[in-house]
Amino acid sequence: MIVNLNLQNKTVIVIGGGNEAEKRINSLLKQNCEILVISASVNPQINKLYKSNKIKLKKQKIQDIKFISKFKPHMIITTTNDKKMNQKIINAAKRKKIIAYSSDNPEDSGFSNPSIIDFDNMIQIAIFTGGQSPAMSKKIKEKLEKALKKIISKEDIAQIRIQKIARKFAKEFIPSNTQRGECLRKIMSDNEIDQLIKDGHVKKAEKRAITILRNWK
Ligand SMILES: C[C@@]1(CC(=O)O)c2cc3[nH]c(cc4nc(cc5[nH]c(cc(n2)[C@H]1CCC(=O)O)[C@@](C)(CC(=O)O)[C@@H]5CCC(=O)O)C(CC(=O)O)=C4CCC(=O)O)c(CCC(=O)O)c3CC(=O)O
Ligand SMILES: NC(=O)C1=CN([C@@H]2O[C@H](COP(=O)(O)OP(=O)(O)OC[C@H]3O[C@@H](n4cnc5c(N)ncnc54)[C@H](O)[C@@H]3O)[C@@H](O)[C@H]2O)C=CC1
Repeated sequence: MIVNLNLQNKTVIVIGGGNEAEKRINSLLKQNCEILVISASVNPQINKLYKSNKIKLKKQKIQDIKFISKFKPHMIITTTNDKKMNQKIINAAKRKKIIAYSSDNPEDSGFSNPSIIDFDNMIQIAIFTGGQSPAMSKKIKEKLEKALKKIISKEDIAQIRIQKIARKFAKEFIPSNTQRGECLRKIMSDNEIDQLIKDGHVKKAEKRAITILRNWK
């Protein structure tokens, strides 16, 4: 099942400080969560994130699983190059009902990482091959990204922003959810809004959307 994790205000521990840890940290940075990296050593990019206060860091070699009861994380991601240690960590996390991910054991992990196409932090498209070929996920992402750039326009992105504002208002002003849906669809297909967006008048487009909402009965 493909879902989007909400890690807001949660503590996530990443064990290891190599390339794989860096990839996982970069995905976590998009969430508003506390990231604690515990690793014997870290690469320069991770060190930079530590220096700029984006992550917390403990430079230590993990020998046992005491860190779990100490820090009580909501999620553990282990990326060391020590297969036995990774396994020990995810076994312990699972016993404590903590979501766990090991970079070298997808089958035993609580989630899986797709290849992601991102448009302006507004639209995310995920590609999976069910663990069969990560390299092909990456290749398909590159092909799709090229094709989608021709399909998903700047206007679509602007319309998402307008819809976000309109939905908030709609929830306040229109009690029925079928009516809310109808009103939001009307805003989406409104020619005037479309033209205002095309001409770069996003604020005016927002105002027009709110007028449609206010006059809805
Ligand atoms: C199961 C999964 C983990 C999970 O569940 O999350 C997994 C597992 C493993 N990957 C391995 C190797 C490689 N991984 C990549 C790249 C990516 N791997 C990603 C995801 C996933 N990789 C999940 C399945 C996704 C799916 O279903 O398709 C991507 C898509 C997303 C991301 O990593 O964030 C990201 C591309 C990001 C982008 O778009 O740029 C490359 C290519 C490259 O780096 O260029 C290689 C080398 C070539 C090859 O092996 O294909 C190894 C063997 C390690 C070893 O040999 O020791 C394992 C472990 C194993 O298979 O046991
Ligand atoms: N899921 C995926 O897409 C991929 C998974 N992998 C797997 O991920 C693992 C890590 O890969 P890389 O980051 O490239 O390796 P790496 O060797 O660059 O990094 C390993 C890190 O773990 C740290 N470490 C090792 N033992 C430790 C311990 N006991 N306590 C604390 N820190 C410890 C090291 O200091 C180092 O920073 C490998 O097992 C590899 O098979 C690799 C590539 C892709």
